[in-house]
Formats: sequence, C-alpha cells, structure tokens
Amino acid sequence: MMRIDEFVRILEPLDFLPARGGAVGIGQLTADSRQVTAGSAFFAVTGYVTDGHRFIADAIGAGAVVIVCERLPDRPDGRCTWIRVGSCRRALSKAAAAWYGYPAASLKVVGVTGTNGKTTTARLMRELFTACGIRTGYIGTGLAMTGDRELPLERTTPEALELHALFRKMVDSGCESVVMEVSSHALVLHRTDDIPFYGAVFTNLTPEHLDFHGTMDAYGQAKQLLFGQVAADGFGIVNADDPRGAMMADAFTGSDLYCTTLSEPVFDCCGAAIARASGIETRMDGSRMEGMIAGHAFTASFMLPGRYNVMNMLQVYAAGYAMGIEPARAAEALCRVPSVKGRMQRVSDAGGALSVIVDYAHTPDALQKVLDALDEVRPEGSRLIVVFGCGGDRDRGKRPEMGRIAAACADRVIMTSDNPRGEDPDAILDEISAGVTSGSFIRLRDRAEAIRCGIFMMRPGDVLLVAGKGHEEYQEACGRKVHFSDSEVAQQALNERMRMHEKTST
Ligand SMILES: CC(=O)N[C@H]1[C@@H](OP(=O)(O)OP(=O)(O)OC[C@H]2O[C@@H](n3ccc(=O)[nH]c3=O)[C@H](O)[C@@H]2O)O[C@H](CO)[C@@H](O)[C@@H]1O[C@H](C)C(=O)N[C@@H](C)C(=O)N[C@H](CCC(=O)O)C(=O)O
Ligand SMILES: Nc1ncnc2c1ncn2[C@@H]1O[C@H](COP(=O)(O)OP(=O)(O)OP(=O)(O)O)[C@@H](O)[C@H]1O
Ligand SMILES: N[C@H](CCC[C@H](N)C(=O)O)C(=O)O
Ligand SMILES: [Mg+2]
Repeated sequence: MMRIDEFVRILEPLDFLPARGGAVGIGQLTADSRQVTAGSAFFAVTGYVTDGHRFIADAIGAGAVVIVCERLPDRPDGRCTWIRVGSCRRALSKAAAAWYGYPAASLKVVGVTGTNGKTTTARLMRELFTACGIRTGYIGTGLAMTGDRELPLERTTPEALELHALFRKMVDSGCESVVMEVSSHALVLHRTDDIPFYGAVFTNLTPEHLDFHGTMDAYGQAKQLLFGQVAADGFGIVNADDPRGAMMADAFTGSDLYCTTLSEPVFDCCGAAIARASGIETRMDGSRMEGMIAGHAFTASFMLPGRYNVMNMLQVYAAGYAMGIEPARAAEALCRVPSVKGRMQRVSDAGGALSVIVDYAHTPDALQKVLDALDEVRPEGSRLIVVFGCGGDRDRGKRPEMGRIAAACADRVIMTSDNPRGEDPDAILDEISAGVTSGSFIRLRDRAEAIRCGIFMMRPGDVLLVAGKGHEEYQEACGRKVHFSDSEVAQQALNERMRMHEKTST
C-alpha cells in the first residue's frame, strides 16, 4: 500500500487532480488495464501498437483509484485521482523503484549490454562472483536467479515493475550483487531508468533490431544510455576491438574504466586500464589465453571454444577484477565451468565422430563468429554443415545477410524456420535465399526435418551447427508456441542414425 501524497511526491506531476472523495491508498501499480484490480494506479502508456489512454475507462471500471497519464481527458472522472506526467514509461519506472523500497540501492548492479554475448558473459560473471563468495542474482534471456530461486522470464530485460520486484527478492534473500542483461529495447523504453548501476559492460554492436531502432547510430545511442547511468564510484568495461566502444567510453560516468582487447584497441582509450588477451589457442573442447588486466598477468583455460569467447571471458575476468577478484583466482574459479545452455552446446554422440553443436547465433555477426570458430577447430578434411533460419516479425535486414554468411562459410547449407511468428515461413526463406549468390542450398521449412537432414548428411569427422534457437524450447508460428528443442531433436536423430548404422553393420 502506498499513500497518494507519497506517490505524487515521487512522480513530480505536471498536473494533479485529487479525487472528489479524498485520498485513498494505492494497492497495486500496473500499465495494463487487464490487470487492474480495486485500488490500482493505472499508467496509460503510449505504445507502438496501441495507446494506454484508450483503456482508461476500462481501468476505472475495474477499480483504478489513480490514473497516471500524459493527456488529461476533457472531463476527468471525479472518482479517481488524476496525475499528468511527461512520460508514463518514465513515471512507471520511478514508481516501481519506490514501490519496492529502492532495493537496487542495496545491490551492486552490473549491467551487460551489446548485440551478442550478453547472456554468456552475464551468466559467467554471476558464476564467478558467486564462486568468490559474493552472493549474486541474475536477470537475463529466459531466466532470473534471485538467490534462492530460479524464475522463467518472458523478456531479456523485464519491465520496470518486474525488475524492481526481482531486486527486492534478491535483497531479501541476502544478495549483495546482481548481474543483468540490459537490452536496447529496455534502455529506450525506460525499463531500467531508476537503476543505479555499479558496473556497465559493452560486448559489441553489429546489425540487429534495426526494425525497432532504425539506424545503427540510434541503436548505439540506446546502448550508450547504460554507460551514462553508472554510479560515480562504479566501473565500466568496454570492448576496445569494436569501434562503437568509443561512444560507450565517452558516455561513462563512473570512475574505473577497463578497455578489453585481443590485439590493440581500435580507438584511443585515454585513461582507461587495458585488459588484453594474447597467445590464444582454441579447440573444440575449450580455449587457452595469456591475460593481462591493469598490469596483472595470468593464464586462463576454459571450456568455451572460439576467439569471440576469449573476449567474453576477458570481460568476465575484468568485471571480477573491478569487483576485487584477482584474475588468477578468477581463472581458477571458471576453468571447469561449462558454457551456458544453448551456446556452443555439444549434443552427445556416443562414438564422438560426429560433432553436432546447438548455438543461439541469430544475428549475422554471431553466425559468422560461430562458423569461423568451428572452422578453426574442426578436423582436417571435414565438412561444416549449417542448419539455420531467421525469426519472423523481426529485423528483415538480417535475412539475406545470414544467407550470404552461411553460404560463404559452410560447406553445406540447410535453411529452415526459426520462430516465423506471424509471417509465412516460405516468404522468410525467400528473403534468406536472396543473399546466396552462388552455390546450392537445401530449403526445408520443417525444422525437425532440416535437423534430421543435416545429421544424416554427416560423414565421420563432420561438424553440424544448428543455429538460432539455442536454449529455446519452443517454435512460435501462427500466434502459437509449440514445444521444440534443437538439442532434443538432434539427439533423437543422432540416436536413430547410430541404431541404423548398428543394424547395417551386424
Ligand atoms: C518493441 C517493444 O519492446 N514493445 C514493448 C512495448 O510495446 P508497445 O509499446 O507496442 O505496447 P502496446 O501494445 O502499444 O500497448 C501500450 C500500452 O497499452 C496497454 N494496454 C494494451 C491493451 C489493453 O487492453 N490494455 C492496456 O492497458 C499495454 O499494457 C501497454 O502498457 O511495451 C510493452 C509494455 O510496456 C512491451 O510488452 C512490449 O514488448 C514487446 C511484447 C516485445 O516483444 N518486446 C521485445 C522485442 C523486447 O523487448 N525484446 C528485448 C530484447 C531482446 C534481446 O535482444 O535480447 C528484451 O529485453 O526482451
Ligand atoms: N562476443 C561475441 N561476439 C559475437 N558473437 C557472439 C559473442 N558471444 C556470443 N556470440 C554469439 O551470439 C549468440 C548469442 O549469445 P548470447 O546469448 O550470449 O547473446 P545475447 O547478447 O544475450 O543475445 P540476446 O540479445 O538474444 O539476448 C551465441 O550463441 C554466439 O553464437
Ligand atoms: N532476442 C532475440 C532472440 C531471437 C531468437 C531467434 N530464435 C528468433 O526468434 O528470432 C529477439 O527477440 O529478437
Ligand atoms: Mg541474452
């Protein structure tokens, strides 16, 4: 329950019209009229699809006692208190932080942003902090860990109300820190406005979500918002091999900045400490590097293959260093930690002659990086086969680009569906195919069939990458989600193939 005068003080309204019958307390906050119950404050958010102002009457009908809006109606209903603000999304974030008693202020919140690698680095940072005695929560794609519980998540970075509720659970379960993924959507839509970040991490920026942001500059500016939200005594970690790292470093408002590089920074890191990896060796079952963070040398081995994962790990060690963990200790703590589910995940084939990898590469850069990584570690003379697709109702620019990359980097290409959502799967496949200018490819809209086709096409030693869905356990088409798991389907097909081989060889 929150008092109206307290609520008004927090929101600093442009206009305030108290209810006729005097003030009552607020029992719940919501921005969805369908969730309103008696005593709610309803925030009328102006959206991209519809406008919350259209649902104010419904909210009042369902018992809302306060309406927070950007435009007052001509005749405001006197049964409610009306609060006019400049932005309902901003107001919702402020109110959410206050509603849960500002729990983020008691946590060292580390935000990870960038196009690819957020989940991988955030999860491993959480593993590291936890292993070194810092009780740490986690919020990211599909999952929140509140210290004593794991909860499924719909969004990578949830809405402000859900976020602050999670922080409250973390504080109550004794967490000192939380590592969270911060998506560009969340930054632009004010979900993370009222979080005092202690750390900000930038992984990289490559084309993605341009349906939402419009241009790469706008997309970069969205990510940059995180670095402007770091507390004065906080830290930042910026990938200095990515040119867009410069704009993150420029926006940084904390005190300790680290620039990570696998060779030489591509921009002037003036004043930042350098974290560098060299002597990189990468194999199918892991990698090794010589590291140097702010003058501290260390050697690290870990179970993730691929040069891009060396950058991910370097950022994890740098975050550990900023939190007071010596790099050598961090390397020791993470040397046997497996990759996150659905990221370079190997599907087991009893004999070990067929390498089937499930990976969440769903952007052009990720697909390129993973194919390059597998190319580097595959056996001499083997073939690299890829099964992939592109999501429906999302950035269409990715499609021909991913087709081009698959055709250029793999020996065999099988295109299929990856969450077509409201779109026609064949139309998506047409757009992917448009990027393939030479060479042949197979098109199979049924994803299970495509995976089976890839597995039965393999010769001993070959590597099959099933890209795009990683940990996901569904296929979303025609407005419905049905159970689907790349690793399950691949495992079944592998078993089937092994049984057939056993039969033919006996
Ligand atoms: C593009 C985007 O992020 N859109 C978000 C945005 O939707 P919107 O502005 O279109 O909202 P809208 O549908 O127009 O509705 C406006 C308001 O009317 C309200 N409403 C609507 C209907 C009704 O009957 N009553 C009512 O009150 C809605 O609750 C809402 O508050 O605001 C909504 C609520 O605030 C979000 O749920 C919605 O996320 C959608 C579902 C989404 O798919 N977002 C994805 C793209 C996303 O956020 N992804 C990122 C990045 C993933 C990654 O790269 O890792 C993530 O963090 O997950
Ligand atoms: N540093 C990196 N650079 C480029 N690609 C990467 C990097 N790290 C991971 N990837 C690729 O991106 C995929 C997704 O990785 P991850 O889930 O860690 O990223 P994410 O940023 O959390 O993605 P999302 O935006 O969907 O939440 C991986 O499966 C891999 O193919
Ligand atoms: N965070 C990404 C995930 C995409 C995963 C891919 N399987 C797809 O559905 O396109 C998005 O929401 O765009
Ligand atoms: Mg993620």
